[in-house]
Amino acid sequence: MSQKTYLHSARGPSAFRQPSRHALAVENVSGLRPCLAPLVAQHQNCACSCRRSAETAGSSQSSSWLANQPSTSQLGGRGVVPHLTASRRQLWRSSIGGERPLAAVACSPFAAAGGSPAAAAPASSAVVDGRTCAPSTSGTVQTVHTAPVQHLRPGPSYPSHTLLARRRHARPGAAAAAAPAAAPPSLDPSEVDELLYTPGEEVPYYMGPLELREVSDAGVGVFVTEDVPCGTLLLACYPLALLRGRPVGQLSRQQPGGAAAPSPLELAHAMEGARMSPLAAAWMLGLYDGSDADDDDEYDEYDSVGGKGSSAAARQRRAQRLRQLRQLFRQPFGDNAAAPADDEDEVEEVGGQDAASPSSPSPSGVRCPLPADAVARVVTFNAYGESRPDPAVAAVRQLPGAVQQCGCVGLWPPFSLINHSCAPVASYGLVGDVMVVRAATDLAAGQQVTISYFGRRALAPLELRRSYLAQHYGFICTCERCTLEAPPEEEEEEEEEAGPRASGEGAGGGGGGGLAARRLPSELPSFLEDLHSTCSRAAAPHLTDLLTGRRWAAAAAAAAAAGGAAGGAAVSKDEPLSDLVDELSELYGYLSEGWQQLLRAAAAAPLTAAAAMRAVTARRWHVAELPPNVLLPYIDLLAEAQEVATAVAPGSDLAVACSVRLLYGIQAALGPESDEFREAEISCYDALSARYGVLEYDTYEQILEVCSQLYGAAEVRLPGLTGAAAGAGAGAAPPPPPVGAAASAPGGGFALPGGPYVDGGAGGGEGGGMVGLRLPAVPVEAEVVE
Ligand SMILES: C[S@@+](CC[C@H](N)C(=O)[O-])C[C@H]1O[C@@H](n2cnc3c(N)ncnc32)[C@H](O)[C@@H]1O
Repeated sequence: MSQKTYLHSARGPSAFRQPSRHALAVENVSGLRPCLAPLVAQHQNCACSCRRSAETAGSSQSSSWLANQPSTSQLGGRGVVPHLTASRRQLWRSSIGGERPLAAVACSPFAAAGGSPAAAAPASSAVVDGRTCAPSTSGTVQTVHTAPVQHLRPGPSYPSHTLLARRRHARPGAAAAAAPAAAPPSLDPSEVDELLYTPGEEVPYYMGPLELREVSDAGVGVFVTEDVPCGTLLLACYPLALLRGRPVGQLSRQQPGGAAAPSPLELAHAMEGARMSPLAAAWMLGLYDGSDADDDDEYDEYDSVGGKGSSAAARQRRAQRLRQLRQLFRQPFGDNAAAPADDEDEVEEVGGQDAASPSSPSPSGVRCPLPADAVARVVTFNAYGESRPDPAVAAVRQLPGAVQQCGCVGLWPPFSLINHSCAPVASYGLVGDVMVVRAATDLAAGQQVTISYFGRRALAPLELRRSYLAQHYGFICTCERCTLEAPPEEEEEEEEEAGPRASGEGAGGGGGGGLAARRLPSELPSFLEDLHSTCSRAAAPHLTDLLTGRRWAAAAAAAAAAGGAAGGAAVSKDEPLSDLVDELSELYGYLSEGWQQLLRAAAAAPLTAAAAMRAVTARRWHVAELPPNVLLPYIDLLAEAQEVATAVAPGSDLAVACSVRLLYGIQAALGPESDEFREAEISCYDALSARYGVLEYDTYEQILEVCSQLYGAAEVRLPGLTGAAAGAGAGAAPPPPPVGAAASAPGGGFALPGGPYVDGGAGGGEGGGMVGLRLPAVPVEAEVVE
């Protein structure tokens, strides 16, 4: 549920601003989804040119983005493309053509689908030798995360429990791939939710009403088969492979930066030649690896049917893959699904032999059926990583402190089939080792389940998102938000090209009613641009971030460089920024009144206005300390931010942070008995449900408490000053007071922090401050702020 809590009536409920589209904030994207990207990013020169546009118009799916994927030789340093290709071709050829069933992966669904399990796959020793082309963490190949991993790579010299997820004692008959298709879930999702938030409880595997379908231009995707309310658990599955980093405190000096998560590269390394269950091995063969079923070049040795994209062979391959994945998807990926079975008789080697060390006694399970470069590609496109467990989950599950600092990277196969949308409808996160996906908004039967691959950067502007997705995932997103944000001429182009996608069939389009179900306001693009540049870090943690931005600073700097009046005073309404300027000026009007009060109290020190301002902006204020004229615009902006976050990133940290901060702000401004507070409570509960499920009240309260601390909900920093205002204040100011001349406002209004008040250049340290605000350059009368 999203509601508006506009306390600032001057602007009314239509709070979306309309700034220019041009000044896109381009930021460092390293904070994007901390997953696989590094692998590709490190190994390819993929300034993306992969628009499925004019050059590919007419073909149902372009393979142009393939050119941007890492070549296996780039990844491995040894030209092993033929190995990879041969391996996968063999798989597809076998399963598609039916002439060579994949009996090598014992009891795998592929074998079941393909026919006689008697015939072994061709010897694959060259393929299975994962070490031949393993990427290295030194030299030209660099890892992004530098934390040492707790678990070392498996292999003959390491005990088998070192990696592969959670090596469980296999129960009789637990060879996962031998299991028949899973029965419909017998557990109620709320029961699983209860276990999720009970300390020490094992979380069972859970699959909600989901099915796989082919998605235009996006391979396969996951869809709901029935209506599902917001917060409903959709999936809880265990990892196929998981690496955990050491707690931050245990990082060695050689680990600068203190990253606590191992890198995808380390995960890929660790998986080379590792032993796994047949089900896990089958997943390794089925997960997306960057190859394009429509690219007949990939298969030309085998296919006699020519033509690209819509060729019969390509269609057949896609249909076959969908069938195979559906079989895998129906099998529980629970806590023993990845581990090799203990009973050696139950499994066979891939290729009928242990290729990496043919003479060694064969431990249980099968070897990872892919060569190193192919493992790296699967990891690249499908793994998920995080630098530490979600603090709210850690608190309710009472995870030990050390564990709370550990990052991880892993592969959760059923989860990996979920496509991206920049306005996703599902949230996800780890509870221990378990990947939990839930509806972040009400879903209609037949709607595609989408998640954001961006994590905290959900509000990144279009260009940034595009280049990230193209570089790291090899596609151009055509979700409703991207379409909405695209410049008008591009929109027309896309409509002509897209055809069916425009009706919501594309991967990010939500499918089956997504567009109909949720309407995004048309002002969203421009508002997002603005919001991103002003509060991109995380849910507008500071008022400074909300009210100031690079545009102002840049405009002021440009004006100053052009010889205009000093600093921000030069920003005139003739600038293309005028809309934004209007908005901010209006807000400034409210703020400045509050400032005057603060300044008057500060002057009791006595301080100059500029020094007082600096002192005021340097500290964090408890929301309850702020006068209404400062607090109300802050709340108003948070309400806007929350609305946008709920629209484009439901269930995200961002949406939770906005809601929690808003709740505290409204409580401080209007009290817990007000209608606005009650509304904010409901909205906050909704935001937390989208992320954590439909919670028991106690659990909700616990999570709320953690989130409020995490996001500093009860505190705020006020905007500083730059340019002319500061200069004007400093220029005429009397000498600063002695160091440590902290002032307590008489009457206990508030206290200023101590410190060396040096006049000149007040505020503005963090990405610019408000410009154009003219402060009195002389001390003012002291006055107590009530
Ligand atoms: C983790 S996989 C998702 C499952 C994948 N669709 C499959 O068929 O296995 C990520 C890959 O799916 C495709 N994909 C995901 N979201 C997409 C989207 N919105 N549009 C186009 N392709 C998408 C891209 O090829 C991406 O690299």
